[in-house]
Amino acid sequence: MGAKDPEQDAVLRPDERFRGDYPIVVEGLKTSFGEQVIHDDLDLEVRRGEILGVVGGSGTGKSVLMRAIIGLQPVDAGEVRVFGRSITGAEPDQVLGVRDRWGVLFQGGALFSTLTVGENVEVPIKQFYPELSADLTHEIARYKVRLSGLPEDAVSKYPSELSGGMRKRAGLARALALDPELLFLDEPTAGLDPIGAAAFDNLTRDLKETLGLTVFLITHDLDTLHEICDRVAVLADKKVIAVDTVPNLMKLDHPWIQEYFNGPRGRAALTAQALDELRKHMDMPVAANAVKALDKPPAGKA
Ligand SMILES: Nc1ncnc2c1ncn2[C@@H]1O[C@H](COP(=O)(O)OP(=O)(O)OP(=O)(O)O)[C@@H](O)[C@H]1O
Repeated sequence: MGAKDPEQDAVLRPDERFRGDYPIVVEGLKTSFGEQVIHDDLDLEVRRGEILGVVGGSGTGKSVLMRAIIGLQPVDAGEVRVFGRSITGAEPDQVLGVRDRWGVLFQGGALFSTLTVGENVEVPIKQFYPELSADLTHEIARYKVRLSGLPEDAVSKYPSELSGGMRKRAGLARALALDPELLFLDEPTAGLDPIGAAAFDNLTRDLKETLGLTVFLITHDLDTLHEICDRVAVLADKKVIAVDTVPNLMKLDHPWIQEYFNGPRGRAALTAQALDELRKHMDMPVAANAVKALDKPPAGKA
Protein backbone atom coordinates (compact mmCIF):
# COMPACT_ATOMS: atom_id res chain seq x y z
CA MET A 1 0.00 0.00 0.00
CA GLY A 2 1.25 3.46 -0.89
CA ALA A 3 1.53 4.89 2.65
CA LYS A 4 4.49 2.58 3.39
CA ASP A 5 6.45 3.98 0.48
CA PRO A 6 8.68 6.88 1.66
CA GLU A 7 8.45 8.56 -1.78
CA GLN A 8 4.66 8.29 -1.85
CA ASP A 9 3.72 11.42 0.08
CA ALA A 10 6.86 13.50 -0.37
CA VAL A 11 6.21 17.11 -1.45
CA LEU A 12 7.33 17.52 -5.05
CA ARG A 13 9.53 20.34 -6.28
CA PRO A 14 8.34 21.82 -9.59
CA ASP A 15 11.25 20.24 -11.46
CA GLU A 16 10.86 16.84 -9.82
CA ARG A 17 8.91 13.85 -11.11
CA PHE A 18 6.75 11.74 -8.81
CA ARG A 19 8.70 8.68 -7.68
CA GLY A 20 6.14 6.93 -5.45
CA ASP A 21 4.55 3.69 -6.56
CA TYR A 22 0.96 4.99 -6.79
CA PRO A 23 0.27 8.35 -8.46
CA ILE A 24 -3.45 7.82 -7.75
CA VAL A 25 -4.84 6.44 -4.49
CA VAL A 26 -8.60 6.40 -3.84
CA GLU A 27 -9.80 5.25 -0.43
CA GLY A 28 -13.37 4.75 0.78
CA LEU A 29 -14.82 7.05 -1.90
CA LYS A 30 -18.51 7.90 -1.73
CA THR A 31 -20.20 10.09 -4.34
CA SER A 32 -23.86 10.78 -5.05
CA PHE A 33 -26.31 12.98 -6.90
CA GLY A 34 -29.17 13.66 -4.49
CA GLU A 35 -30.54 10.27 -3.44
CA GLN A 36 -28.63 8.41 -6.16
CA VAL A 37 -25.44 6.94 -4.71
CA ILE A 38 -22.86 6.40 -7.46
CA HIS A 39 -19.86 5.10 -5.50
CA ASP A 40 -19.85 3.66 -2.00
CA ASP A 41 -16.62 2.79 -0.19
CA LEU A 42 -14.68 2.54 -3.44
CA ASP A 43 -10.93 1.86 -3.30
CA LEU A 44 -8.45 2.04 -6.16
CA GLU A 45 -4.70 2.36 -6.59
CA VAL A 46 -3.12 3.18 -9.93
CA ARG A 47 0.51 2.09 -10.36
CA ARG A 48 3.12 4.45 -11.73
CA GLY A 49 3.84 3.76 -15.40
CA GLU A 50 0.84 1.58 -16.13
CA ILE A 51 -2.09 1.95 -18.49
CA LEU A 52 -5.05 1.18 -16.26
CA GLY A 53 -8.24 0.45 -18.19
CA VAL A 54 -11.47 1.31 -16.38
CA VAL A 55 -14.56 -0.63 -17.46
CA GLY A 56 -18.10 -1.13 -16.22
CA GLY A 57 -21.65 -1.08 -17.49
CA SER A 58 -23.14 2.19 -18.71
CA GLY A 59 -23.87 4.52 -15.77
CA THR A 60 -21.68 2.66 -13.25
CA GLY A 61 -19.78 5.88 -12.60
CA LYS A 62 -16.57 5.67 -14.62
CA SER A 63 -16.63 9.32 -15.69
CA VAL A 64 -17.77 10.46 -12.24
CA LEU A 65 -14.80 8.58 -10.74
CA MET A 66 -12.43 10.33 -13.13
CA ARG A 67 -13.98 13.69 -12.23
CA ALA A 68 -13.61 12.90 -8.51
CA ILE A 69 -9.92 12.09 -9.02
CA ILE A 70 -9.26 15.39 -10.80
CA GLY A 71 -11.24 17.37 -8.26
CA LEU A 72 -14.25 18.25 -10.42
CA GLN A 73 -16.75 16.11 -8.53
CA PRO A 74 -17.80 16.81 -4.92
CA VAL A 75 -17.19 13.83 -2.70
CA ASP A 76 -19.40 12.71 0.25
CA ALA A 77 -16.77 10.60 2.00
CA GLY A 78 -13.34 9.09 1.50
CA GLU A 79 -10.13 10.47 0.11
CA VAL A 80 -8.43 10.86 -3.25
CA ARG A 81 -4.67 11.44 -3.32
CA VAL A 82 -2.86 12.28 -6.52
CA PHE A 83 0.95 12.30 -6.40
CA GLY A 84 0.58 11.91 -2.64
CA ARG A 85 -1.48 15.13 -2.24
CA SER A 86 -5.08 15.07 -1.08
CA ILE A 87 -7.45 16.35 -3.76
CA THR A 88 -10.66 15.92 -1.79
CA GLY A 89 -11.87 19.21 -0.38
CA ALA A 90 -8.69 21.06 -1.40
CA GLU A 91 -8.94 24.56 -2.86
CA PRO A 92 -7.63 24.76 -6.45
CA ASP A 93 -4.52 26.71 -5.41
CA GLN A 94 -3.69 24.08 -2.78
CA VAL A 95 -3.27 21.49 -5.50
CA LEU A 96 -1.11 23.72 -7.68
CA GLY A 97 1.89 21.62 -8.58
CA VAL A 98 -0.45 18.65 -8.99
CA ARG A 99 -3.03 19.89 -11.50
CA ASP A 100 -0.32 20.86 -13.98
CA ARG A 101 1.10 17.32 -13.79
CA TRP A 102 -1.96 15.73 -15.39
CA GLY A 103 -3.67 16.05 -18.75
CA VAL A 104 -7.27 15.15 -19.51
CA LEU A 105 -8.97 14.09 -22.73
CA PHE A 106 -12.69 14.39 -22.00
CA GLN A 107 -15.33 12.42 -23.86
CA GLY A 108 -15.93 14.23 -27.15
CA GLY A 109 -12.65 16.16 -26.91
CA ALA A 110 -14.13 19.30 -25.27
CA LEU A 111 -12.19 21.58 -27.61
CA PHE A 112 -13.04 25.28 -27.78
CA SER A 113 -14.81 25.58 -31.13
CA THR A 114 -13.86 29.23 -31.66
CA LEU A 115 -10.13 28.54 -31.27
CA THR A 116 -7.82 26.80 -33.72
CA VAL A 117 -6.20 23.52 -32.70
CA GLY A 118 -2.95 25.33 -31.91
CA GLU A 119 -4.78 27.95 -29.82
CA ASN A 120 -6.62 25.17 -27.95
CA VAL A 121 -3.28 23.60 -27.02
CA GLU A 122 -1.96 27.00 -25.94
CA VAL A 123 -4.77 27.50 -23.39
CA PRO A 124 -3.26 25.42 -20.55
CA ILE A 125 0.26 26.64 -21.37
CA LYS A 126 -0.84 30.27 -21.02
CA GLN A 127 -2.79 29.43 -17.85
CA PHE A 128 0.10 27.77 -16.04
CA TYR A 129 3.09 29.49 -17.67
CA PRO A 130 1.93 33.05 -18.50
CA GLU A 131 5.54 34.26 -18.42
CA LEU A 132 6.47 32.30 -21.58
CA SER A 133 6.87 34.35 -24.76
CA ALA A 134 4.19 34.06 -27.46
CA ASP A 135 6.75 32.51 -29.84
CA LEU A 136 7.73 29.78 -27.40
CA THR A 137 4.09 29.06 -26.53
CA HIS A 138 3.28 28.65 -30.28
CA GLU A 139 6.30 26.41 -30.72
CA ILE A 140 5.37 24.14 -27.79
CA ALA A 141 1.78 23.90 -29.08
CA ARG A 142 2.99 23.05 -32.60
CA TYR A 143 5.22 20.33 -31.19
CA LYS A 144 2.36 18.77 -29.17
CA VAL A 145 0.12 18.76 -32.25
CA ARG A 146 2.80 16.86 -34.19
CA LEU A 147 3.43 14.52 -31.22
CA SER A 148 -0.26 13.58 -31.34
CA GLY A 149 0.12 12.45 -34.92
CA LEU A 150 -1.60 15.38 -36.62
CA PRO A 151 -0.16 17.01 -39.74
CA GLU A 152 1.56 20.38 -39.46
CA ASP A 153 -1.33 22.27 -41.06
CA ALA A 154 -3.81 21.06 -38.39
CA VAL A 155 -2.37 23.72 -36.06
CA SER A 156 -4.29 26.50 -37.80
CA LYS A 157 -7.54 24.55 -38.38
CA TYR A 158 -10.71 24.89 -36.33
CA PRO A 159 -12.20 21.77 -34.65
CA SER A 160 -15.14 21.82 -37.09
CA GLU A 161 -12.67 21.38 -39.98
CA LEU A 162 -11.31 18.10 -38.57
CA SER A 163 -12.51 14.49 -38.73
CA GLY A 164 -13.62 12.76 -35.50
CA GLY A 165 -10.28 10.96 -35.21
CA MET A 166 -8.33 14.18 -35.76
CA ARG A 167 -10.41 15.95 -33.11
CA LYS A 168 -9.48 13.22 -30.62
CA ARG A 169 -5.82 13.75 -31.48
CA ALA A 170 -6.23 17.51 -31.06
CA GLY A 171 -7.77 16.86 -27.61
CA LEU A 172 -4.81 14.62 -26.85
CA ALA A 173 -2.39 17.36 -27.94
CA ARG A 174 -4.04 19.71 -25.47
CA ALA A 175 -3.90 17.04 -22.74
CA LEU A 176 -0.14 16.73 -23.41
CA ALA A 177 0.42 20.50 -23.40
CA LEU A 178 2.08 20.64 -19.98
CA ASP A 179 4.23 17.48 -20.31
CA PRO A 180 1.98 15.59 -17.88
CA GLU A 181 3.06 12.55 -15.87
CA LEU A 182 -0.54 11.35 -15.67
CA LEU A 183 -2.98 11.17 -18.54
CA PHE A 184 -6.76 10.71 -18.19
CA LEU A 185 -8.54 9.46 -21.30
CA ASP A 186 -12.34 9.14 -21.27
CA GLU A 187 -13.42 6.80 -24.05
CA PRO A 188 -10.79 7.99 -26.54
CA THR A 189 -11.69 5.47 -29.25
CA ALA A 190 -15.49 5.85 -29.04
CA GLY A 191 -16.87 6.75 -32.46
CA LEU A 192 -13.67 5.86 -34.34
CA ASP A 193 -13.57 3.17 -37.02
CA PRO A 194 -11.49 0.07 -36.08
CA ILE A 195 -8.42 1.28 -37.98
CA GLY A 196 -8.60 4.74 -36.41
CA ALA A 197 -9.17 3.17 -32.98
CA ALA A 198 -6.17 0.85 -33.37
CA ALA A 199 -4.00 3.79 -34.46
CA PHE A 200 -5.09 5.77 -31.41
CA ASP A 201 -4.31 2.78 -29.16
CA ASN A 202 -0.83 2.50 -30.67
CA LEU A 203 -0.26 6.20 -30.12
CA THR A 204 -1.35 5.92 -26.47
CA ARG A 205 1.02 3.00 -25.91
CA ASP A 206 3.92 4.75 -27.67
CA LEU A 207 3.39 7.92 -25.64
CA LYS A 208 3.23 5.93 -22.42
CA GLU A 209 6.49 4.20 -23.26
CA THR A 210 8.43 7.19 -24.57
CA LEU A 211 7.19 9.79 -22.08
CA GLY A 212 6.89 7.45 -19.08
CA LEU A 213 3.21 8.30 -18.56
CA THR A 214 0.72 6.73 -16.21
CA VAL A 215 -2.62 6.44 -18.03
CA PHE A 216 -6.14 6.20 -16.54
CA LEU A 217 -8.19 5.04 -19.50
CA ILE A 218 -11.99 4.69 -19.47
CA THR A 219 -13.13 2.52 -22.33
CA HIS A 220 -15.77 0.14 -23.63
CA ASP A 221 -13.41 -1.00 -26.36
CA LEU A 222 -12.39 -4.64 -25.81
CA ASP A 223 -9.61 -4.38 -28.39
CA THR A 224 -8.09 -1.49 -26.42
CA LEU A 225 -8.26 -3.50 -23.20
CA HIS A 226 -6.54 -6.50 -24.76
CA GLU A 227 -3.98 -4.54 -26.74
CA ILE A 228 -2.65 -1.80 -24.48
CA CYS A 229 -3.92 -2.05 -20.89
CA ASP A 230 -1.49 -3.37 -18.28
CA ARG A 231 -4.36 -3.90 -15.83
CA VAL A 232 -8.09 -3.28 -15.90
CA ALA A 233 -10.33 -2.04 -13.06
CA VAL A 234 -13.94 -3.23 -13.17
CA LEU A 235 -16.65 -0.97 -11.73
CA ALA A 236 -19.83 -2.65 -10.51
CA ASP A 237 -22.05 -2.47 -7.44
CA LYS A 238 -20.74 1.07 -6.69
CA LYS A 239 -17.19 -0.22 -6.18
CA VAL A 240 -14.11 -1.39 -8.02
CA ILE A 241 -14.83 -5.11 -7.75
CA ALA A 242 -11.55 -6.28 -9.33
CA VAL A 243 -8.28 -4.88 -10.70
CA ASP A 244 -6.10 -7.26 -12.65
CA THR A 245 -4.73 -8.22 -16.04
CA VAL A 246 -7.35 -9.22 -18.63
CA PRO A 247 -6.39 -12.94 -18.56
CA ASN A 248 -6.74 -12.99 -14.77
CA LEU A 249 -10.06 -11.11 -14.86
CA MET A 250 -11.41 -13.65 -17.34
CA LYS A 251 -10.97 -16.37 -14.72
CA LEU A 252 -13.22 -14.58 -12.20
CA ASP A 253 -16.67 -15.88 -11.58
CA HIS A 254 -18.59 -12.58 -11.66
CA PRO A 255 -21.57 -12.54 -14.08
CA TRP A 256 -20.82 -9.12 -15.58
CA ILE A 257 -17.11 -9.93 -16.01
CA GLN A 258 -17.92 -13.27 -17.64
CA GLU A 259 -20.47 -11.75 -19.99
CA TYR A 260 -18.17 -8.86 -20.90
CA PHE A 261 -14.86 -10.67 -21.47
CA ASN A 262 -16.06 -14.14 -22.43
CA GLY A 263 -19.18 -13.14 -24.42
CA PRO A 264 -19.10 -13.06 -28.25
CA ARG A 265 -17.51 -9.59 -28.48
CA GLY A 266 -14.89 -10.49 -25.90
CA ARG A 267 -13.96 -13.65 -27.77
CA ALA A 268 -13.77 -11.75 -31.07
CA ALA A 269 -11.35 -9.25 -29.50
CA LEU A 270 -9.24 -12.11 -28.18
CA THR A 271 -9.13 -13.75 -31.62
CA ALA A 272 -8.12 -10.45 -33.22
CA GLN A 273 -5.28 -10.10 -30.72
CA ALA A 274 -4.14 -13.68 -31.33
CA LEU A 275 -4.16 -13.01 -35.09
CA ASP A 276 -2.03 -9.89 -34.63
CA GLU A 277 0.53 -11.91 -32.68
CA LEU A 278 0.54 -14.76 -35.23
CA ARG A 279 0.97 -12.35 -38.17
CA LYS A 280 4.34 -11.36 -36.69
CA HIS A 281 5.55 -14.92 -37.37
CA MET A 282 4.21 -15.62 -40.87
CA ASP A 283 7.56 -17.17 -41.86
CA MET A 284 6.64 -20.09 -39.60
CA PRO A 285 4.22 -22.49 -41.40
CA VAL A 286 2.33 -23.24 -38.19
CA ALA A 287 1.59 -19.53 -37.69
CA ALA A 288 0.69 -18.99 -41.35
CA ASN A 289 -1.72 -21.93 -41.27
CA ALA A 290 -3.30 -20.76 -38.04
CA VAL A 291 -3.83 -17.26 -39.51
CA LYS A 292 -5.43 -18.84 -42.59
CA ALA A 293 -7.79 -20.89 -40.42
CA LEU A 294 -8.70 -18.15 -37.93
CA ASP A 295 -9.14 -15.46 -40.56
CA LYS A 296 -12.03 -17.32 -42.21
CA PRO A 297 -15.39 -15.71 -41.50
CA PRO A 298 -17.64 -17.89 -39.30
CA ALA A 299 -19.84 -20.37 -41.20
CA GLY A 300 -22.98 -18.76 -42.60
CA LYS A 301 -21.44 -15.27 -42.79
CA ALA A 302 -20.20 -13.61 -45.96
N1 LIG B 1 -24.10 16.07 -13.33
C1 LIG B 1 -24.85 15.02 -12.99
N2 LIG B 1 -26.06 15.19 -12.38
C2 LIG B 1 -26.81 14.12 -12.02
N3 LIG B 1 -26.48 12.84 -12.27
C3 LIG B 1 -25.30 12.62 -12.90
C4 LIG B 1 -24.43 13.68 -13.30
N4 LIG B 1 -23.34 13.15 -13.89
C5 LIG B 1 -23.51 11.81 -13.88
N5 LIG B 1 -24.68 11.50 -13.28
C6 LIG B 1 -25.19 10.14 -13.08
O1 LIG B 1 -24.18 9.37 -12.46
C7 LIG B 1 -24.21 8.04 -12.98
C8 LIG B 1 -22.81 7.67 -13.45
O2 LIG B 1 -22.50 8.49 -14.59
P1 LIG B 1 -21.14 8.33 -15.40
O3 LIG B 1 -21.18 9.34 -16.50
O4 LIG B 1 -19.98 8.35 -14.48
O5 LIG B 1 -21.31 6.86 -15.97
P2 LIG B 1 -20.31 6.03 -16.89
O6 LIG B 1 -19.99 4.78 -16.17
O7 LIG B 1 -19.17 6.89 -17.31
O8 LIG B 1 -21.29 5.70 -18.10
P3 LIG B 1 -21.07 5.59 -19.70
O9 LIG B 1 -20.28 4.32 -19.90
O10 LIG B 1 -22.44 5.47 -20.22
O11 LIG B 1 -20.33 6.82 -20.17
C9 LIG B 1 -25.28 8.00 -14.06
O12 LIG B 1 -26.44 7.44 -13.53
C10 LIG B 1 -25.48 9.45 -14.40
O13 LIG B 1 -26.82 9.67 -14.79
